[in-house]
Amino acid sequence: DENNNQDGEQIVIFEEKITKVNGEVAIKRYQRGKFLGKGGFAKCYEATNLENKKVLAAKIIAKSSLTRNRARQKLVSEIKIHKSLQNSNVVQFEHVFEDHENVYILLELCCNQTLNELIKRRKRLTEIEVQCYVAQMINALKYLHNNNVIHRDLKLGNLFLNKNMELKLGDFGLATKLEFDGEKKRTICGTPNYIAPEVLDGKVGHSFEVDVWSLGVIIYAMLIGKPPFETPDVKSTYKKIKLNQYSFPDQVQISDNAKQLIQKILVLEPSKRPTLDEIMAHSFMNSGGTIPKVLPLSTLACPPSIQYNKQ
Ligand SMILES: CC[C@@H]1C(=O)N(C)c2cnc(-c3ccc[nH]3)nc2N1C1CCCC1
Repeated sequence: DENNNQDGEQIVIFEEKITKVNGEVAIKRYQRGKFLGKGGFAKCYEATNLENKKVLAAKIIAKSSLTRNRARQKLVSEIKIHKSLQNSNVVQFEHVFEDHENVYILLELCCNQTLNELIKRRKRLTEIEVQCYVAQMINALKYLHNNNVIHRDLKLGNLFLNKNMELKLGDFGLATKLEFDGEKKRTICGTPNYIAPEVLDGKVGHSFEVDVWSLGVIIYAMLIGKPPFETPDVKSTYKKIKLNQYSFPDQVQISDNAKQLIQKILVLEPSKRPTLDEIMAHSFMNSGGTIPKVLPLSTLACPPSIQYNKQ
């Protein structure tokens, strides 16, 4: 019947009531699709805009779950920052609205999920694929940092892949915007495996360099198959980070260029880490020879737009 689809599943519509300046009420309707998973306080679904048939990813947060002020502030900050961003390697923020029960955040659908699932399936990536993903991450981070935004929670699970396997940086729940040059942040946040030592230190402030540190952790994780400081418990992970204790397992062969780049990035002193431009210019990012006329299949994992940039 009209409330169930052909598989007998109940059809759920959520709608946005818009009161126009002339007092007229317009209604935008979205049909809820398959469940995508949970993300923090949110239940996530595919959502089809019934007007233009565009399929989006919807983060639906029950207002009842936002009792603590910290959670509310985090959501307001996430929306404020993400809404202001527009870049080919940043998840596109489509729309946000609320009704009595929920807050609805509509985002770009990334149907190849995240680098986390990709690494779980593949064990580890080839150096050419890693070069391609790193180039896209650097594009996103340069855009963010030029807009005085620090992401602060860079990790495999926040690096989404769209249908063309293009990388899209998402989840701005821990992001922050610096209000003046030289401003330092002090609040502790981030995901244990990827968190920079100066954030753990808590005494000194932190800034853009925390994203560069996390990028180093991500490069290691993509090439080796797991993050460098991973241990069974968070406390010993923090200890290893503060002591800068990590190694390259003999079982996994990676090039000297790759090792050198990781060692250059994972340094305790933030000011001693390379800039994003220096990482882009590093021999690892330009090794594997110049792109031959006939592209080997593996580079096809890298969308054409990136390949030509490299030339
Ligand atoms: C909507 C939340 C989050 C997200 O932020 N985006 C952009 C996203 C896009 N496509 C997808 C997606 C499309 C097909 C599978 N997942 N998922 C996204 N997620 C996932 C949902 C569950 C946990 C994080």
